[in-house]
Amino acid sequence: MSTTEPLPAAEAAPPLAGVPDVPADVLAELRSTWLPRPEPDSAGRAERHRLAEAARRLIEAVKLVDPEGDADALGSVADEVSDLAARIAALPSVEQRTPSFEDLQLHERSPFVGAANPLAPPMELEADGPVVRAHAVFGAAYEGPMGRVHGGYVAAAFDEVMGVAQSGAGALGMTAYLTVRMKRGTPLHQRIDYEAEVVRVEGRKAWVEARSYADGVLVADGEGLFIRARAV
Ligand SMILES: CCCCCCCCCCCCCC(=O)SCCNC(=O)CCNC(=O)[C@H](O)C(C)(C)COP(=O)(O)OP(=O)(O)OC[C@H]1O[C@@H](n2cnc3c(N)ncnc32)[C@H](O)[C@@H]1OP(=O)(O)O
Repeated sequence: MSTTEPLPAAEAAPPLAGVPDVPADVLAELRSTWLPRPEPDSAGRAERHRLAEAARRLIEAVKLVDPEGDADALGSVADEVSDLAARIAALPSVEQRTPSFEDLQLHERSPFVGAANPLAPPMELEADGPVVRAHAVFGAAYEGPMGRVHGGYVAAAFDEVMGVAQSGAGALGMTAYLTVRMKRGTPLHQRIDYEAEVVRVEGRKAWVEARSYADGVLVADGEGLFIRARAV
């Protein structure tokens, strides 16, 4: 894992024309489903997070295990993991009860930042006024071209970071489109830094721009349109 420090905070810039100056408490409320990541609210949730972390290590190990190694050893662990999956599936499921407020939060369930989601690297988020920053390390399971993150995951990570940054419009909406220019490969196994910010707002529409960096070098940039629901 790289020890690259986060990108230095940009110098305070004047608000962009056409972008509202959203009060800090409103920004914090809009972003609260993603950040800050709270301490687990129960012993069970803490254990679920530990299970998700173990599952991430399992996914990485399975992706990397050598098929030219000992076939019997592989078969034996395949049986064990299969039994384990059945044991976990036999435990009570969140889908069998009304979800709690905490269950629904994206810092819990998102495929990028969710502590309980083994598919989440997990990405870490922070906010600096209207600018949202994030970082993540993508393991072997995200590989597309050798040593690089699959382009679909490159774009999906932008959607996550832009989805949080759209809060700079003073409201939340859904991604209508997303354009990502992949300028260089996004490397696996090293910290990737992101920054995103709303650049234009018109009615229900908010345009967000974002960039990603590996070791301080720009690897991708893009923009997305987020559209909030019509008032009912
Ligand atoms: C209740 C609140 C819920 C909020 C939840 C947020 C949770 C946060 C989670 C964050 C998740 C993170 C991110 C995720 O993962 S979001 C998950 C991935 N995204 C989706 O699933 C979105 C699917 N699409 C839709 O739901 C609708 O199409 C949306 C809501 C996007 C618009 O449907 P709506 O019926 O509202 O639109 P409208 O027809 O009245 O058009 C309005 C205006 O927009 C223009 N236009 C429309 N589409 C496009 C387009 N593709 N490109 C360019 N322009 C487009 C259109 O021309 C018109 O312009 P104008 O004529 O006015 O100039």
